[in-house]
Amino acid sequence: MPKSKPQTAVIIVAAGSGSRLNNGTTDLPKQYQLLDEKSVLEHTISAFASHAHIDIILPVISREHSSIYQSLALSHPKLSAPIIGGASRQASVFEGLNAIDAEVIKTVLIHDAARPFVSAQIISDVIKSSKNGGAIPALPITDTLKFAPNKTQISKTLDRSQHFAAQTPQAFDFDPILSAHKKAALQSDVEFTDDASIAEWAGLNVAIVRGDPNNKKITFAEDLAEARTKMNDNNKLETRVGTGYDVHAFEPGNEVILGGIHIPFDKKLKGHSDADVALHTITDAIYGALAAGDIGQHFPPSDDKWKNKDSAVFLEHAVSLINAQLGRLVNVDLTIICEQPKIGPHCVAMRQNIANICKIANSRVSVKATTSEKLGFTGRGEGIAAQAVVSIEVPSKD
Ligand SMILES: Nc1ccn([C@@H]2O[C@H](COP(=O)(O)OP(=O)(O)OP(=O)(O)O)[C@@H](O)[C@H]2O)c(=O)n1
Ligand SMILES: C[C@](O)(CO)[C@H](O)COP(=O)(O)O
Repeated sequence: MPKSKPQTAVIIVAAGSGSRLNNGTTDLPKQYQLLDEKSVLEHTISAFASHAHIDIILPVISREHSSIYQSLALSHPKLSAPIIGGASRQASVFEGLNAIDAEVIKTVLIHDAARPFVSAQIISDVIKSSKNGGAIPALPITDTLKFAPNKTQISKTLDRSQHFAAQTPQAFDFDPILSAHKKAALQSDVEFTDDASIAEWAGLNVAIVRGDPNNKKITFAEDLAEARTKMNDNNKLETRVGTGYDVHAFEPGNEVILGGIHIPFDKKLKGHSDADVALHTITDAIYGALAAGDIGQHFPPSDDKWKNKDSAVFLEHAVSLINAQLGRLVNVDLTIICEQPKIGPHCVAMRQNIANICKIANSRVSVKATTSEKLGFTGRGEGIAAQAVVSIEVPSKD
């Protein structure tokens, strides 16, 4: 009986010394250098940990740096204990492949720790395209390609349209790539610089999917500087603005609820929830700023669950969507439009209550009121309208 359904693992090779970056010194290897507050390796592991099609992450590290690895205190359900690599990248990958449980793993990805900007799209693409043996991401060559075996004199110009620059992750059916690596270790003197070349040498089919210029390998000091700038830019917050507008009609009653404040009145607002038109409009403004739909989509009036509900719940939900993106609500500007009841005496309480629900300072909340000079439905006292503008800051994704 099979142990479990076939799974997908990624081997992250991180056992190199980074000699080209460190100019032969014993400085921290590139995979342990920081990009913002996390090491290159942690960024690389996170990219796979958050991918739905990856079940197991196996880091391969050098014995010499195992205490540095332990000091990262990495922990994730998908992350296996690291294994010790070899003297070359090829040898490190081979160690990783030998440590994998062949009865569980159907597909294996092999990735350089030194490529921390690997995207979810590339991970999905190589997995999908590896069904006939293997698949790798690769970029077309944009410079003219010269062949110069002695490194100083051009012997010929190659047809660049037929050449591609290989990236990782490289995805393979597990059994054939393990066999190919075993055969290469026993029978070949060549040191292969990637796993696709071992697969090709062993006669496996390897497909190409479109690579990503951002998925650059950190090799030299200038690559690390560029990666730090890029990570900084990725973490930058952008300001977004949203608007909201809502109307509720009056019906017989004895109070209205506005901004969470109960205001005695000879009518009430009609609605499925507590009909707090002020909180609804702020909630919608936040959804607008996030481009996350509207209040009706998140809390359908057809759903009995929201009947007579305190509208603070809706506003808390909208704010939680900002927080989930590690963003913040910067300010709220609310205008309530009605002839009666008089809003002015309640503005301070509303302002504080909205600030409390949103967990921001009351200096970031403005509550204003106006009449419509007896014009239109609000002028005739048929209901209350409210509009709001909010600004938020969230990490820029585009
Ligand atoms: N013996 C080795 C050599 C390399 N790698 C890993 O393979 C990836 C790609 O290799 P490379 O960029 O060449 O890294 P280094 O070998 O560290 O760099 P250099 O060649 O400049 O020394 C890196 O994530 C590196 O840590 C490895 O696991 N084991
Ligand atoms: C695997 C690789 O990143 C694909 O481009 C590359 O071959 C690694 O080469 P390196 O010399 O080990 O950096």
